[in-house]
Amino acid sequence: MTDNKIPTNNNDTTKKSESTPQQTPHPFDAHTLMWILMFFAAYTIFSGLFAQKTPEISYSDFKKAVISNQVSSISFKGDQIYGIYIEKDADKTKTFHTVIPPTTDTNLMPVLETNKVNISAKSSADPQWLSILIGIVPWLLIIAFFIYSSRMLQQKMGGKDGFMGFSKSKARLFETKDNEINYDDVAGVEGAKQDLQEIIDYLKKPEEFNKLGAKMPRGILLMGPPGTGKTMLAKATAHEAGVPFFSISGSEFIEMFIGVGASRVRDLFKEARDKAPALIFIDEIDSVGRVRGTGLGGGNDEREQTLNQILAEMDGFSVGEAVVVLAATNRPDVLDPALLRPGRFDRKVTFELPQQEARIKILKVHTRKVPIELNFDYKELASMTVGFSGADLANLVNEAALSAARKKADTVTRDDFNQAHDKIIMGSERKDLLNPSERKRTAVHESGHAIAALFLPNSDPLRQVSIIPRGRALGATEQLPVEDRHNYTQSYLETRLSVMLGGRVAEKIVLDDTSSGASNDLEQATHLAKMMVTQWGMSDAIGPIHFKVGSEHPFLGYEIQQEKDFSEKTATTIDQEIYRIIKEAEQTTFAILLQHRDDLNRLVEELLNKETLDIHMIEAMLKPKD
Ligand SMILES: Nc1ncnc2c1ncn2[C@@H]1O[C@H](COP(=O)(O)OP(=O)(O)OP(=O)(O)O)[C@@H](O)[C@H]1O
Ligand SMILES: [Zn+2]
Repeated sequence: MTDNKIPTNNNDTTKKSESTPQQTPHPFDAHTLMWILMFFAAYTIFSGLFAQKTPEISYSDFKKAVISNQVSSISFKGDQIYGIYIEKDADKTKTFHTVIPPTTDTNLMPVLETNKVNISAKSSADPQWLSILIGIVPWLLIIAFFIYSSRMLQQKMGGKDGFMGFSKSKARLFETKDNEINYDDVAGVEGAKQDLQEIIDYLKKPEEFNKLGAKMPRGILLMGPPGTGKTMLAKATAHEAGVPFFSISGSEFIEMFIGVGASRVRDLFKEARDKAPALIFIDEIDSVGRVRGTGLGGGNDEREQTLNQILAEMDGFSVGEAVVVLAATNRPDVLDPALLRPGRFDRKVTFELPQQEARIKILKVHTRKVPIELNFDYKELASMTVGFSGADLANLVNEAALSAARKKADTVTRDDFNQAHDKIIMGSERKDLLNPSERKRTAVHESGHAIAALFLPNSDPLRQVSIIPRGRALGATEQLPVEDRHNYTQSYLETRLSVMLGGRVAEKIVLDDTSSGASNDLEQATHLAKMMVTQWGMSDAIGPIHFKVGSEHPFLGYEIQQEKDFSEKTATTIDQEIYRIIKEAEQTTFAILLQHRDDLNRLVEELLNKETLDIHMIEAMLKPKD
């Protein structure tokens, strides 16, 4: 396959336009200035060193020298005297300098004249000029450093503004002609598109809405997990409406100087008003829009000022100004309620992880420019990618294309997608890492998971088993979750627990010993059992009660600390129930593995031979016995 067929980046339309900041080359930029100042500094230091080469003597020594007729000539310079000795022996220093004491020495001139010293004088302006320069240079250096570093920062962030662009808004501006993303490029977000259609109509013809006195929403909050197309859809909305798109991330407002954020907000809104109708997009609004003045994140004046400025700007829109602000976040729960008040971000559009149909559509969008093999089964690929976001799917297509390119193939095949999938889910293969006994143990462990998954009722279908270490895992047993479950039955969860424990139980049965390799399984199993007991009412001893035990964040998956709302006694019962549920699941696992002990052994042998077995190979292998 030739290189140009492989997209180096599947979202190249976004990337391309974003990486063309309009930079005007500056003939005398910060870089040059920096060098000039460095040169000056060096010069000053060196000339200072040279000046000190003339040895200094005390005023009395100087006078003694004059009286004893050793001085041939002197030169006054301000309060300094530079002099030359009469040459007597060669190795003595010929020059000297001294400082005249502040009190007037009326005796000096007569003494000089009697001893026939040649007198001259220089205006003191010169050294003063020099000392001013010496005083100024460090400051110039400091200022230059700040200009230089801010300039570098801007270049790094793709900013477009010139030399002193501190308070410029920093937003990237996409004029209509630079914005190539349209609604067809964003797949599987039909609901969100419908919600935004009204905004498109308005931005296209604001006069018609104003004429009727219709109040349009000013701010719309796009909420949802990362990589679900919020940024993309915002940009496509500007494209569809044919208006300029100003894009900035909340964190870009804020820098080291107080007040910069607020002034950036002001500039941004001003720029947008000047170009109205226009669309402003603020990504990661939560980085400036967190609840003000509370513990989380600590008090931060700069952030609060920035947020206040955003609020003020949104309140300040007049009826005729057709500027709409879209803001994106994956933490709607931490936003300051003031942001959500009427007239501000009072509309919300929710993005979800794509479901089966949506995943097929997204995959099709991203494979538009990729030569895919004939009769490719998108549906099967979509089934393999439950839980993938749009960005993950884009990445998957790219990895598959890269895999095909490495093989110098002409088309991207099912096999490439399988490899890309495994690489993304579990990290790259690390073939060399296991020693023979570890390999054996891993084979036993994974076979345990696999046998449990194969023979327990209600379990998710097995996809493949592998003992090739990837990322941090030594091996992997993959099941295909039945399409996008939102609801789990108790029996399904119990089976899932048993499968999780399968690895450890198999190690115990076959090797008569367990290992630390099962810690991740145990962690997951414990967590699941805890949810069953405290959240889903699946323990009779506890009953149908829901407890607060630190709820999992819906998008970020970490626990947020919450106060317990149950007694110590209940806590003990919860612990006992978690233990019981896991113990019972373990027994089920023991039973099923012992019952299929021959299959277990055969799977271990086969895994050691072939390293990776997909479900077809496993079924073929186990059939005769079944
Ligand atoms: N619905 C989609 N259709 C097509 N491509 C998508 C979709 N969602 C995401 N992508 C792909 O993922 C990339 C990232 O999406 P985008 O930046 O819009 O996500 P986001 O929701 O803004 O994420 P974040 O919260 O991380 O900023 C896009 O450039 C695109 O390639
Ligand atoms: Zn395991």
